[in-house]
Amino acid sequence: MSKIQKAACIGGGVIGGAWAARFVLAGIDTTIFDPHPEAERIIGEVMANAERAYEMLTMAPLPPKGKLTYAASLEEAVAGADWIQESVPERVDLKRGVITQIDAAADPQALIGSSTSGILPTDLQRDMKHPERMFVAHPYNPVYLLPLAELVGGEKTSRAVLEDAKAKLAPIGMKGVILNKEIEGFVGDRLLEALWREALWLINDDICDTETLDDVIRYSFGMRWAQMGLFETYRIAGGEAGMRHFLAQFGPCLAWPWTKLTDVVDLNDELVDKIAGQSDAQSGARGIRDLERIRDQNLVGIMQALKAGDAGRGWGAGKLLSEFEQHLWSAAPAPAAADVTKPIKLADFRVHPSWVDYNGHMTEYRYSQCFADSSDALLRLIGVDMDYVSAGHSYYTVENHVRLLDECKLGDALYVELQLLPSDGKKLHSFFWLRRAADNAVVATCEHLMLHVSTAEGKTVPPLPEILAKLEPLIAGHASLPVPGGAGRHVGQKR
Ligand SMILES: NC(=O)C1=CN([C@@H]2O[C@H](COP(=O)(O)OP(=O)(O)OC[C@H]3O[C@@H](n4cnc5c(N)ncnc54)[C@H](O)[C@@H]3O)[C@@H](O)[C@H]2O)C=CC1
Ligand SMILES: C[N+](C)(C)CC(=O)CC(=O)[O-]
Repeated sequence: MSKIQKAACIGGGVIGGAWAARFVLAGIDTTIFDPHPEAERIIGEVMANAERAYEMLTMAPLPPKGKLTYAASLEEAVAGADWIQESVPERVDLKRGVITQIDAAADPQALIGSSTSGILPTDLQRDMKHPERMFVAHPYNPVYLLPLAELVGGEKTSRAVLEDAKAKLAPIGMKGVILNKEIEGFVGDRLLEALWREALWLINDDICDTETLDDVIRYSFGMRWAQMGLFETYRIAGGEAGMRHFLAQFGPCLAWPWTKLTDVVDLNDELVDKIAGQSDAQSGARGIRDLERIRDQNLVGIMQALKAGDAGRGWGAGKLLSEFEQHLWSAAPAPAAADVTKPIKLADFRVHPSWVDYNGHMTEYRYSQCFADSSDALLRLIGVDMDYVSAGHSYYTVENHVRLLDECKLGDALYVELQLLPSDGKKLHSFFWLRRAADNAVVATCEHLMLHVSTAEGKTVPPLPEILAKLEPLIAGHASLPVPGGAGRHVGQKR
């Protein structure tokens, strides 16, 4: 798989800082150049929010973080980098100058992506010596969570470079989409600008305030767009007759005066004051980093919900997250051979804000999630991976008994240990302890039973020999350990 070896970010504001976070969290050493006097503080805060978001996003093993270095010059930043991402302010003269400077200083093979929201790549690559390796990689805020980058080539960009860029984005969890032709604003911002222009008219004309407008989006079509976009959504809106009926019914409205798209509202002082005032009333009680954290937690929730979409196969950004996680698991070092003379440590967790409920402690189903993730870790340990599952075999959980013994507070580090109980492998009987890392106290236990199945035949069958070869020594080793207190217990109630 084509991979970025070393990245450079030129410009470390809202977008450049978040690109840096995306690279670093994917294990890529990254050098950043931004002359802003507070660049390190700002990027540090973005990085902290990004790390917090990733801890909520996935249990898959992220690689060790890449090293983040602050360079004193653009030339120092791009030295040795094979992906350079320009994210300086949206001015064609400034961007062209910076990209030309990058071109002169960088390895001629290095890819150069611009974060521009709408400037044509042909205009940006005009003065370059090696323009074939320059393209637009237009991301969406926050870059460390939203996976899309629109890849747009200019007149001198090589198609192979766009394909290479797309391939290099996949292992960092991003989806590159290559546009057929360059156009101002690309696809995303053409759509967003149309909406934005309408929104400004609606505020200007006192049809509603900013909060009402946001409510209209987030309680309705905003949720649709996260999962099906525009065309698939409208196909469904056409009912059984589908898209043709939808076009016939709503096509004529396009010519009615529903929108003001051809006019641009005058952003005079009065309108700016009105919008800023309404926005302050709507959201001013919270700081930007706080709002970012709320946004990130919601985005993580949406992506995780989409991961379960389409009957567990994953849908849209959730399917991409699933594929990213599979990549992380396959790239992770193989687990060390287990010491069978003691319980096996399987997985680490941390109690995130989204895991805490109205009682101020870790909510019930997160205990079960820790155990479910640990039983997946057990399966990986004995060689039950996605290839094994795709080939028609798996383990299904048929019974478990969870005991919650202590509270877990926000931020607590937790880990799970496993003891295998006597079983033949067709049955896989295990006992888990969830412990708090700070004092090793047991905060919960789970006794768990899985059955090995042939998914094609829909019945239990013995595991394949290569699985048994790994499982049997573990079961035999653990047979000499004391039976865990609580094993075999039913739900207890004093009478
Ligand atoms: N903010 C957003 O929502 C999005 C922005 N973009 C694009 O990303 C680019 C950057 O935008 P933001 O990050 O929002 O702007 P920003 O204003 O937050 O950051 C720009 C940064 O560039 C730095 N800078 C200025 N001149 C520089 C130079 N010569 N060399 C290195 N650094 C320099 C500034 O100090 C500043 O930190 C723009 O092209 C914008 O269109 C793309 C997607 C979304
Ligand atoms: C406002 N904007 C044009 C900079 C927005 C983008 O380019 C993409 C986004 O994140 O909405």
